Amino acid sequence: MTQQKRALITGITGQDGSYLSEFLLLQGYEVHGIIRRTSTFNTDRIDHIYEDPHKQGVRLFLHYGDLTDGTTLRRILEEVQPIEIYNLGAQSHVRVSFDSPEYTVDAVGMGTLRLLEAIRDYQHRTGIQVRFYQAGSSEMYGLVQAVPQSETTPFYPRSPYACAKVYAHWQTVNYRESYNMFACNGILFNHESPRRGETFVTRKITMAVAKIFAGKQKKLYMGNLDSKRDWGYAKDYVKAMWLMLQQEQPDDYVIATNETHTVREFLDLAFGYVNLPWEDYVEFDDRYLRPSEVDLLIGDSTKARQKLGWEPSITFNQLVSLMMEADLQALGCTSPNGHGSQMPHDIATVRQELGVLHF
Ligand SMILES: C[C@H]1O[C@H](OP(=O)(O)OP(=O)(O)OC[C@H]2O[C@@H](n3cnc4c(=O)[nH]c(N)nc43)[C@H](O)[C@@H]2O)[C@@H](O)[C@@H](O)C1=O
Repeated sequence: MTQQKRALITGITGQDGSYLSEFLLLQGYEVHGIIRRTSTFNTDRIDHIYEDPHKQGVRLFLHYGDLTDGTTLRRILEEVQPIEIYNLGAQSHVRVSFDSPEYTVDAVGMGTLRLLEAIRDYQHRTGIQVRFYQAGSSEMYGLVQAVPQSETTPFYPRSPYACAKVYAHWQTVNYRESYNMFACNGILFNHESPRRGETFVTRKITMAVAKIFAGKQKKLYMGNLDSKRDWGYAKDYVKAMWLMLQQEQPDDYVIATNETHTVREFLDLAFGYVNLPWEDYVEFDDRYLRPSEVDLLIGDSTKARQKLGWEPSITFNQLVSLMMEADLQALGCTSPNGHGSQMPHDIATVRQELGVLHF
């Protein structure tokens, strides 16, 4: 009998955690996730795969814990005994990290160190090698030192969030080199989807456009429209995380589309999807500016394409359409362009793939 593959995910309730869980379940893994206790439910992105795990044969388990609580991380590690750990948990909002720098650095920087220490002791005691994925970020390039940015581009972080990610990145390298740990950094450029948090710029835009189209919102208040980002599709990016842990040797990889677009271009496509001119609806609000901005990000993912065989499955235009379609559907609207049938990878497909019948 082959041994059940078991993965542990921090940040399982987030966008990436939910896509990664689906992906790993489809690969036959038993998936364990760490969730923070909150007074309101925060599992909506995974409810469709979590409900009734035993009856449906879906092996997804949740544990209360927090990256700021090392004792619990150790306990969960002992209990779950995973072969792969994906560290996706974070206070991941760059703007918010300026307001809550200590918490952000504790969860993102120290949280990674706590996990690495727990794994180091666990490996030492049991002799079992755990493969570790660290969710790095293109924000680490900040004030970019080269264009495009690759694995060899020096970091120049421009926010408490990015500083903490740089710390976590180097600790991951350090544990790999000091303790012979199988630890990888994925340097992921922005990745979006219909499950993206509502305060990140892409989802904020697509939700607002859908509401404006439905007559439920009048204006959209925005910050800097000139910044450029390399935006990919989150579902593609979680596959890259897994691929990194399946290689013979641990290494660090940039995951990106290798294209860059301004926030203004995103607005143009999203409003264009429902045939509205964005200039009539968008207004400036300096609350959305950051004390220091990251102006331009564009990745060079050649290494991942060559070594992992990874590549993005959809274009920037398709990404905007996919997100627009999902937010229009959520409001019961049909897009005026009749793009509806092109929506790939929706939740219904995932449910079908998992063979789960009742939701
Ligand atoms: C890879 C990286 O990706 C994300 O970080 P981010 O790039 O900061 O993402 P965002 O969607 O918040 O901002 C993108 C750009 O859009 C500008 N912008 C204009 N107006 C608004 C606005 O109204 N809201 C927001 N949020 N941004 C705005 C804003 O100033 C910035 O230049 C996180 O997942 C992070 O965790 C991560 O690792």
